[in-house]
Amino acid sequence: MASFVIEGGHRLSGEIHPQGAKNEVLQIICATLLTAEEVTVNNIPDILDVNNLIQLLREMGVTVAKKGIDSYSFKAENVDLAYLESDEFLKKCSSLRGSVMLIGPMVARFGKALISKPGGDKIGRRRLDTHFVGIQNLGADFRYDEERGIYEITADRLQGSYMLLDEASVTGTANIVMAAVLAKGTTTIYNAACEPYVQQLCRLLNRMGAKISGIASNLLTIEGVEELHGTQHTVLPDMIEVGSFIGMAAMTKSEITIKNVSYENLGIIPESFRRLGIKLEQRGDDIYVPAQETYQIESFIDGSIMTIADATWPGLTPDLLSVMLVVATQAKGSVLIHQKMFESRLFFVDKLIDMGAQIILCDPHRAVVIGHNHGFKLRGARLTSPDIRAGIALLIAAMSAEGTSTISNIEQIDRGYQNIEGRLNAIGARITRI
Ligand SMILES: CC(=O)N[C@H]1[C@@H](OP(=O)(O)OP(=O)(O)OC[C@H]2O[C@@H](n3ccc(=O)[nH]c3=O)[C@H](O)[C@@H]2O)O[C@H](CO)[C@@H](O)[C@@H]1O
Ligand SMILES: C=C(OP(=O)(O)O)C(=O)O
Repeated sequence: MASFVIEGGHRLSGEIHPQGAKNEVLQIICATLLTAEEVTVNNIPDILDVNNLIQLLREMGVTVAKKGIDSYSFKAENVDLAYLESDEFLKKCSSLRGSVMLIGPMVARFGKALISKPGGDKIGRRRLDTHFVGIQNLGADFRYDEERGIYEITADRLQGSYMLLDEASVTGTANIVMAAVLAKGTTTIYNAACEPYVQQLCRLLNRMGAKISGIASNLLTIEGVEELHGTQHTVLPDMIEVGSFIGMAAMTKSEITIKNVSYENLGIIPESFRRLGIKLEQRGDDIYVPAQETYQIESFIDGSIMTIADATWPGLTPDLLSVMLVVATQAKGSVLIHQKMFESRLFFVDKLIDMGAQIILCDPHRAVVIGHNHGFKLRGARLTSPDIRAGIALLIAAMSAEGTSTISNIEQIDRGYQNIEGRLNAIGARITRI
């Protein structure tokens, strides 16, 4: 298990480029299974979750070629269906949340998919009902093999249908869309998730020959087609990384420019940081964050304490609440952070309390943060990263703290952030990997 040693108290300065979006690329790579032709994908981040998924596709028989520093082509001409039944394949799926999105393309194109319980962050219950019910609505049979702990989904030819999802699941919507594009007839998905990740997937599929309308809304209509073709796709910048950098700049009183952020696809993220009092400017497609000695959390118009809560898109993504919580510890004022979607994502606040932050964990979903207004610095500490976003939040805390901190289990951070210490050290951080 690797660790980061972080010398706190150094300001950052300069430009930083966000990587390609992890949660988009996981969908896009799975979608390449829907055609026997070549699909080239650009701006792929070099991170653990993505590299593991690419390797999984290789082992499934997909021809994967590295075309450039961040470009790969995928040609799923000969997929080894027998390998998909092997314990080795199933074990690998279980360490990767993104693997759940192999189901839709596999059932649609090959009539069969097997999958073990997918991995990913341990941040509370993460049910898959929406995925399975949706694919069942398209006519697939679904069986859970309790002994092997695997799901087996089979279908002859999927049949389009109307469905109202019980929740706007991001990966669930992606899975159902990927299954429906090759189904017979028309599928309508109401209460579909519409994060930029899903929008980008739908745009890719349309370029491959699919007929999807309603993109960016929660009502998708998909007219099934006989087959899909090869194309090219460029992944958007990672909006969670962009938000993480905004928070990092504020906490360390740094002046930075985040380059080529695809501002129009950031939704409510910039405004949510502004509500914490952080100044930021859109400059073309960059975000400029000036050095700020202090930032004051807004109140609601009636004067009551601000709540920052997650919601399905176009609401605030839950993946940035851990960062916003950390940033609030040095703000002027108080805020209630309400993580509605996940049950175990706020427990890392205990570590921040050890570092000197003033936080009351009200229950597993809600924490009140009383900011220090930079009057009292967090203390360096020995920390461990419980999940990817708590990991980056703790890194931000350590970068702003007095003294040296150690964060262990940084594989969690590596799942989603490319060469994070190299990129941050280039603009002034002092982070060593040991
Ligand atoms: C690989 C990937 O893309 N992971 C993202 C994806 O996970 P994933 O697709 O697994 O998450 P889901 O959208 O299915 O749901 C996330 C959680 O929110 C709950 N829920 C969801 C929708 C809803 O309307 N109400 C509700 O309560 C679910 O029960 C679940 O506990 O979306 C999550 C929610 O944005 C993000 O945190 C993850 O980073
Ligand atoms: C929860 C996340 O990832 P995953 O869904 O892959 O666990 C995340 O990206 O914040």
